[in-house]
Amino acid sequence: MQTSIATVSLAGSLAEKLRAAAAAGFDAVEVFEPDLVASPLAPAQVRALAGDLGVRIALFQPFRDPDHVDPGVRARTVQRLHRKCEVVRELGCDLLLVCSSVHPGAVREDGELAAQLRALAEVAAGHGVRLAYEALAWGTHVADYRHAARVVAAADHPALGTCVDSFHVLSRGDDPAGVAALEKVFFYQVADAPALGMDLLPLSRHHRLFPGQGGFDLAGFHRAVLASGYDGPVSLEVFNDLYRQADPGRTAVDALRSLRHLADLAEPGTLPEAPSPTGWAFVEVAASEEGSPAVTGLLGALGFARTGTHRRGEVDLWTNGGVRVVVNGRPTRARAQLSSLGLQAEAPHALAQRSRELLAAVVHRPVGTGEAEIPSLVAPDGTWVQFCGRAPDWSEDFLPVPGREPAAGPRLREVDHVALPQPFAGFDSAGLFLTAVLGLCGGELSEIAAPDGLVRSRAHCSADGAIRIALEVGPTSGRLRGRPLASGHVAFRTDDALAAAAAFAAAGGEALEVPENYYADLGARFDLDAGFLDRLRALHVLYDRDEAGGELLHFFSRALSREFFVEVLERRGGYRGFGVANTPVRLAAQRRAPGE
Ligand SMILES: O=C(O)c1ccc(O)c(O)c1
Ligand SMILES: [Mg+2]
Repeated sequence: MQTSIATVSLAGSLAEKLRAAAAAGFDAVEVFEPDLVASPLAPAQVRALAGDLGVRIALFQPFRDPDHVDPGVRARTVQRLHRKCEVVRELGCDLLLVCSSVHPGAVREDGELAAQLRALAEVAAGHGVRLAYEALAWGTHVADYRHAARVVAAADHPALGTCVDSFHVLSRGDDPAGVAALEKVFFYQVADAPALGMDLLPLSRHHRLFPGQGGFDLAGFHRAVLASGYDGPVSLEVFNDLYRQADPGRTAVDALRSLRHLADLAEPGTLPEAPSPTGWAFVEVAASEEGSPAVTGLLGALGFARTGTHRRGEVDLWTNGGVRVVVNGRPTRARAQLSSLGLQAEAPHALAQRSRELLAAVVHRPVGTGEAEIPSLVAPDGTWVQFCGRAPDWSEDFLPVPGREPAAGPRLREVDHVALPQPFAGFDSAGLFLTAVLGLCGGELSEIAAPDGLVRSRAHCSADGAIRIALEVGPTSGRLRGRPLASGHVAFRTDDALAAAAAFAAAGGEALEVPENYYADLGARFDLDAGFLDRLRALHVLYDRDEAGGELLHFFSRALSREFFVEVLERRGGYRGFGVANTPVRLAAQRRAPGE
């Protein structure tokens, strides 16, 4: 697969965009006209720079509004085309993208339109340039890829073919099956988009995403394009307001990652298999010297016991039932923060090749003699993801602490999920890491009204649900008002949340206080036994019920820091959600008690 990216997908000057695309490893770029027009580099210099960087310029775009009912305008269009074809040649390429017309003077009769496009193709051919005609979803007369292909066939000129762009096909809800039957595909652009139910032009210009970040079936689309016999570049064209501001180097890495993952989804086996984590080995909390007593105090109140201490000191292992928490006291900036996720995996060392192809290098922590080498990845937010096999056993790095009896109270079963707070611009990037590199499946996006703005959250799960990682992003990058959210947390599953909450309170644990109004509403929404409701209220336990009758009981510790708190939950009757209905109440309560 030849990989390509449109310069419009990246922030910066044209030179910076080319450098970012080349550094990530793209084979080619599409040069977006406004990027060139604003650049101090002459087209020949752009060509030379691309050559030095080792990226090919595959196409120049867009040439707009090619047809017109007014002969005067048409004559101007021909002049414009001559000029732009010269630019195409100076850039060292031979392909110009032509968008279907969007103005009211567009030709609305196919025979005439074909004749006008044929005349333009003849002009282009004189320069050694080919035209790739693209149906924009909001085109005046041509908005459908099949319509564009019919007009191109009728024009019947060797220098005229089509450009298929997944956005314009799938955003309209068109059937992509016909793509496989297209005969003259000169170029293929790919973009994803969220299902926002908005007009297609603003959706296209502001909200496009890289493959896998939105809601389109791009694997099916990709297969259809390949089935047409197309073997040119696969080019990402992602107009997105956040990517326009983001570091182009990081965006380009995400972009290429998404493209390689797409190729693998379309033709499984293109990449080595995903690591398929089978469960949690541990979660690690980094705690500063001041934060450490609060973390260990919280774990103690939750019935954890310190059962191991690391051979090299400063790091302790705390266990309760099937749950292991590593508390890392080595110097850190945060008071307390989830710093590392230990996943149990069948073949951790098979991870390296796939992740390298997905531009996520495997790293190892410095280890002492006799300690387990754990292959790890660093997620975009800096969280380490460590892959623990059966042997060597990572827990043997910890020397047992003798005579420590766990506190009384119900045992915890396992880590249910973790939630990682993301920087405002990092949400989609982190999601792509979890789906492409870790092979998790992204769920529905939840948008939650919090006191200081909208919080977005999405869970990513392994096929069997053993691993669940939620990503959360707070209101805005700068938080116009209010405080940062304390949204990083680990949720432990128990068989009896009420008993766990009672034991936690008895051991001096401080649960996040839930207001009376919440319980009044709960009593109104669900037909709950009065005694049961009273127990929930007394213990600050929240409740949810799904459509199949599954129930969730859960409570939260007070936040230890803005980055860390703990949830304990019980799932009854196959409840699969995360209690999102209760999140606004939790966020408001955390605003009142934000942690240090
Ligand atoms: O929004 C646009 O105008 C535009 C331009 C060029 C494209 O390839 C495209 O898909 C959209
Ligand atoms: Mg396009």
